[in-house]
Amino acid sequence: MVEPVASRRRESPWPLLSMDESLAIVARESPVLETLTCSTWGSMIGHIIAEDVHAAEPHPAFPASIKDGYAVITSDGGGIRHVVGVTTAGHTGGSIELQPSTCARVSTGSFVPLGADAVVQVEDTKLVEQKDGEEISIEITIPPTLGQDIRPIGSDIAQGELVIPKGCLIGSSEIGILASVGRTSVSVIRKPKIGVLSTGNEVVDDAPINELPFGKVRDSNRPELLALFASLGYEALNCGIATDELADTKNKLMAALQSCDVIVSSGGVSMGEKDLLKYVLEKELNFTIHFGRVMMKPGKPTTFATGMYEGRKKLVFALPGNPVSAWVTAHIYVVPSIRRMSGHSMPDATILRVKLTSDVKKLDPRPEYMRAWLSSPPAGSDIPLAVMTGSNQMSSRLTSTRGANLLLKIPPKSANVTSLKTGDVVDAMVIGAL
Ligand SMILES: Nc1nc2c(c(=O)[nH]1)N[C@H]1C(S)=C(S)[C@@H](COP(=O)(O)OP(=O)(O)OC[C@H]3O[C@@H](n4cnc5c(N)ncnc54)[C@H](O)[C@@H]3O)O[C@H]1N2
Ligand code: MOO
Repeated sequence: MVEPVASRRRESPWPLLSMDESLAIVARESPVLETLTCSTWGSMIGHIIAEDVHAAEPHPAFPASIKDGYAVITSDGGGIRHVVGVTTAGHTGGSIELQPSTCARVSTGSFVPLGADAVVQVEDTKLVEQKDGEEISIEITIPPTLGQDIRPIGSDIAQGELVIPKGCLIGSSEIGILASVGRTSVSVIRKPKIGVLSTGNEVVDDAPINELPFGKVRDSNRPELLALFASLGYEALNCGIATDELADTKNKLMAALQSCDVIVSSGGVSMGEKDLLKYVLEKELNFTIHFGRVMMKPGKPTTFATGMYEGRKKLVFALPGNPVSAWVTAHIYVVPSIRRMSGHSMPDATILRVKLTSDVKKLDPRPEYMRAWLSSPPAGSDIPLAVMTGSNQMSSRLTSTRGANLLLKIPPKSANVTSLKTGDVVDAMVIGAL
């Protein structure tokens, strides 16, 4: 039973963890998922590869010309050559064999005929004789050197070479490498499927403009979080809105747990009488709540739980409902966790040192994550600038996230430092394209 409101606690029972403690717990509780086989290029993208890929064949598989020109014998030096044949890219025959004083016309990427040991580019030749438009003989104006403009067998990729090590993120270049060595199917680490759930009787998702019922708010957290995970290459499932009823919260959570590895909810985790998430997770679903409050701004009621559901470990990030808090805590906690589960060896955001372009007049007792975007260093400096998305950084003001690609790590107030000034240097998490 949820306790009656009059006898509710007037202080949170949840210890206020430090950022470091809470992040270490999430890292510890985020397991690397199992492997699966991907057999199409599209399905491989964004996965961490789970095997070393070696080239079974050399590349190129034949001596290939680097230039459009003539395959020649170096010891012939410069001077006149008879054009005895032609090989073009894709030519499969090896029938031509050069004899002294002869040459064969070759094009970039084509097979260099037997007997030839150099290629002379067409720019270093002159036409000497032709018949009906076909070359009979040419003159080499610059004597070739041995091996000039020929890619020997295996010079790009040697047979047996490790071309993609286990643990590498598969992107477009890796797809190209796999294609070049003929691998159409590889073993990868599965990426977690993420369920996104909103909570609260006030949250609606179908009110037309100018018809929002009094006391209601439009659901912005769910579309925004779904978009965040999708933009990072994860499958994210819309799990709807749970009302502030215990049964509905439990049912929506159970439905989400059934099909997802990670649940990201927003709202219902603070001190309100309808803040049911922690109760349902702990008492109804038998999950372990690892933390329920963190010393950070925004995001103080951030809650993290794990538990077994139908034989599999599930992670639940119950984020605060305030829109900025949900977005910021998703970047700080959920993104590194799902990257870790997907096998990334460096799942955390890149940290840059940046220079403030405005004052922070009053530091908070909690470390604060302010939204900003990166700007090039001014002339004479090598530290990039951080331009804040606005002076109003309240956790309800979602427009303070617009365009942000940095989360500035503003230190907490201390006995000596109570404010920051323009030009001060702080750490910043990179959270978007630069
Ligand atoms: N007595 C206390 N009250 C509050 C505390 C506290 O320590 N003691 N902490 C405050 C902080 S910090 C935050 S953050 C919020 C978080 O509370 P909840 O996670 O329980 O979130 P809700 O109360 O459900 O909602 C907060 C706020 O956000 C709006 N909201 C919720 N969901 C959505 C959504 N999907 N889309 C858009 N907006 C949403 C909701 O309407 C509220 O305005 O608690 C403080 N209170
Ligand atoms: O910590 Mo709450 O997330 O400030 O708004």
